[in-house]
Amino acid sequence: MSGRKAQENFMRTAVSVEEATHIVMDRVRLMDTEELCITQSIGRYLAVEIIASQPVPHFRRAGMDGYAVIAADTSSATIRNPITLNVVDNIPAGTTSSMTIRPGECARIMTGAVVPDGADAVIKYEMTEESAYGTDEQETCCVKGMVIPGENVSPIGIEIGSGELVLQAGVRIGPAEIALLAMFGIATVQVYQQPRVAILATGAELLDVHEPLQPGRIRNSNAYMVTAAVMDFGGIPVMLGRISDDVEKAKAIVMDAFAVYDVVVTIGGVSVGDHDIIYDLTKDWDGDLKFNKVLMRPGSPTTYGLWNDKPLFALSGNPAACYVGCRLFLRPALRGMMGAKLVPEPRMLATLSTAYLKSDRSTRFIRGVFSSEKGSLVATPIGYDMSSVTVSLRDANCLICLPGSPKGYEAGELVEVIPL
Ligand SMILES: Nc1nc2c(c(=O)[nH]1)N[C@H]1C(S)=C(S)[C@@H](COP(=O)(O)OP(=O)(O)OC[C@H]3O[C@@H](n4cnc5c(N)ncnc54)[C@H](O)[C@@H]3O)O[C@H]1N2
Ligand code: MOO
Ligand SMILES: [Mg+2]
Repeated sequence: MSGRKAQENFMRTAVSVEEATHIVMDRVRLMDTEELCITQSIGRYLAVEIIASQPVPHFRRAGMDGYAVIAADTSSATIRNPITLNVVDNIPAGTTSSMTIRPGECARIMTGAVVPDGADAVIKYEMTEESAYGTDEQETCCVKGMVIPGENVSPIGIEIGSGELVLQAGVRIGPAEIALLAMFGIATVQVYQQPRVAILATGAELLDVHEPLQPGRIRNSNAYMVTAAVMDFGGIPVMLGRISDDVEKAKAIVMDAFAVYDVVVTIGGVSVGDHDIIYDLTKDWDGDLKFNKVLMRPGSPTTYGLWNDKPLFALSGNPAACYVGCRLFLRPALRGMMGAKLVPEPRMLATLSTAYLKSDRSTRFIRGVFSSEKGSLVATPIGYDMSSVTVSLRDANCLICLPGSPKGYEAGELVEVIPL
């Protein structure tokens, strides 16, 4: 059985990581949209563009606590030769003044308040001295320095004009975006739905998290890893347990999952072992198998296909391979389905700190740590890099991408990194 599979494995047509990514992204179908209250929209992607329905600010806004003045009145003011202005109004934020400031006059004004007509600048308290504030006498303000026209006044629309684009469709709603939605009075917003992702693990060795260890058996840690990854990427994970070793039964479970969920992820069973049933399942499947081998390590048997336009990501069972498959393919696919504009994201360039001299035809994604040193990024391989290892994933903050090379990579070479 595995001999036959091994033969077939040899003949599997490997695609490059770039081709595989292209194939996956080409088949991304947008989810339907839904209208959400903005507080529920955080982390989603906007389905519509947002146009400014008002200028910001929509009034001439004071930028300091002080006095609204006519700048020309202050032109000769110095500490030694202060000038005195009559205070004719007191304007807290949220109110408007009915006064028009005339030469020789000013109005007390607070940060964020509407600058009154006639005034063209605000002088901050620290440059003034007040007299008779809160008494019946004529209040005056002694100005000890000059301001220029426009000083400490935000003109109408300086931030954004009415009719201008505020947010593009496809942006992820985070703190800044939600602030803008609120600013424009948008209480509910049209976003893409989250894909619901079925997660199925294969392997008779798997125990669930609450089960005690048994000889030769391990806990199903990958299903939890994929769950976390799906949540992290914005989807809704649904752990469906384990697929049995019987291909027909497995097919039925996978098809049932497709009937309900938007994406199906299987874990393990894509290599050539006797019980690697996902390979068998996808090989004569009436779904559309797109690739079952990628020129990458870890994760070379990563498999992808479509069932009625819904994607199947059959990830390798080795934990690091499973992780890399999630990051490279599942993440952009889910984000694309949710309407993200920029997928896949650009990678960063970093200097490799230590040599990695293994030759390889495949692109290696090695676990690394990258940081900024003297203004440039430096990436250091963690070193404990087998596909079967989970622990070093904990220590990595990036995947260092090393495209296939006959001699490997020297310290000091520029390499791409994918932040995790
Ligand atoms: N003769 C060959 N053997 C293997 C080849 C090959 O080309 N020829 N490829 C190797 C590579 S590379 C990889 S990667 C793995 C892929 O294995 P599978 O995707 O078939 O995964 P399994 O056989 O099911 O499991 C592999 C490994 O991972 C553990 N595992 C599986 N599922 C889970 C889970 N949910 N949680 C935690 N750990 C899991 C499993 O116990 C195995 O140790 O094949 C190589 N073999
Ligand atoms: O393709 Mo596998 O994940 O290297 O060990
Ligand atoms: Mg296997």
